[in-house]
Amino acid sequence: MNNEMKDLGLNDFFLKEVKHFEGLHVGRVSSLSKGIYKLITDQGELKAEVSGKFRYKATGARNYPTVGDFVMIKRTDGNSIIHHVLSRKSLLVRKEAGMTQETQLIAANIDKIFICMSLNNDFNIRRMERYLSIAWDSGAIPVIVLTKADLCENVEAMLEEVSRISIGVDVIVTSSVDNEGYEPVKNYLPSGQTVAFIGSSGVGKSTLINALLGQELIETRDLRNDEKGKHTTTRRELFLISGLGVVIDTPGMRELGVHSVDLSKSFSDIDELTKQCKFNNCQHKSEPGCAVQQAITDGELSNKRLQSYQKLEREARRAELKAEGREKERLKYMFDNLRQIKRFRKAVKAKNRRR
Ligand SMILES: Nc1nc2c(ncn2[C@@H]2O[C@H](COP(=O)(O)OP(=O)(O)OP(=O)(O)O)[C@@H](O)[C@H]2O)c(=O)[nH]1
Ligand SMILES: [Zn+2]
Repeated sequence: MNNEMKDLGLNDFFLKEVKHFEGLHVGRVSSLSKGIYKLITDQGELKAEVSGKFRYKATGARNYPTVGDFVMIKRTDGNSIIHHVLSRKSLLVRKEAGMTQETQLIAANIDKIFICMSLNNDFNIRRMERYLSIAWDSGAIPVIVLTKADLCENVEAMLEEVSRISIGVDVIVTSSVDNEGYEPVKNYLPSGQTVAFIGSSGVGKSTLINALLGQELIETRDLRNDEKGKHTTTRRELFLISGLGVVIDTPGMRELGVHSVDLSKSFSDIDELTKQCKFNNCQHKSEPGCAVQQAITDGELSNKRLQSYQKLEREARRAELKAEGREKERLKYMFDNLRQIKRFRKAVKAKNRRR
């Protein structure tokens, strides 16, 4: 295995599995379009598609390769053939826009997720909470990147606001005008590591990546800063930055679905408070001995944050129920106490007897 593959993130975690595929080569997916995967391999770039058997065995979107995946391929004269996707270390997904609960794979095998948000008109603390939940849920470590500091007059106050919802998460402030914050960003990108950039369209992800690459590889948006421009990133692409690690650029996510997110990490404060509530099924409404409501009264927790948490919880719950379709869970959800379930069962039995 040559050094480039190591820089690309092919470490012992993956190599252990690679050994089982004698006669096949390993590659990392750098982009995909209409079933054709672009791979980086120790023999350079090549195109590939999945085998018929692969397609036959696949049961859903999660089985297919995505950007960042390491795959085992067989070389042929035309497109190489992908036979296997190596086990993933992490996986960033998003819910498809619209009604379906089908997940869309964004990127795999990421070590860190840079959540980018601009300090001017894109700034939204509730959205940051969503991004954090999704990032923690992927298995990668989130880092917050606040861009366009030059367009913001109260950076301090906004940092303060961010720090309240991002316990244990590093925050970097950047500006393309004076290259502020670019060096710290580089420090998060040692060779062999993979970073994915997420955040709304126009916040400056491509600008930041181009600065890291030291060249204009990605087209940046028009000179407007009003987030209404039409030209937005549509690709998802993986780049190996020489001397540094791997970067994955993702499209601006307009609607970030919440799919069984791990709320305990991004809302660890509420989670802690919940443990102190008198009742362990406390809904934090008007129950006696509710530590969450007490914290709101004491001004330690904002009501908005609790609402945001409860909204995410409901959404995550709904997605879970829908995905798994567990009848028992559903009953529990519909009737939140046992007595009601019993009454319901009795009624069902009686009804059946009448038949
Ligand atoms: N003033 C200022 N403008 C910036 C900064 N960073 C980026 N911009 C500008 O913001 C616009 C959008 O930047 P992009 O890098 O294309 O944004 P993006 O996040 O990649 O957007 P998508 O490709 O749509 O996802 C461009 O006009 C940039 O020049 C910054 O720190 N300060
Ligand atoms: Zn409570």
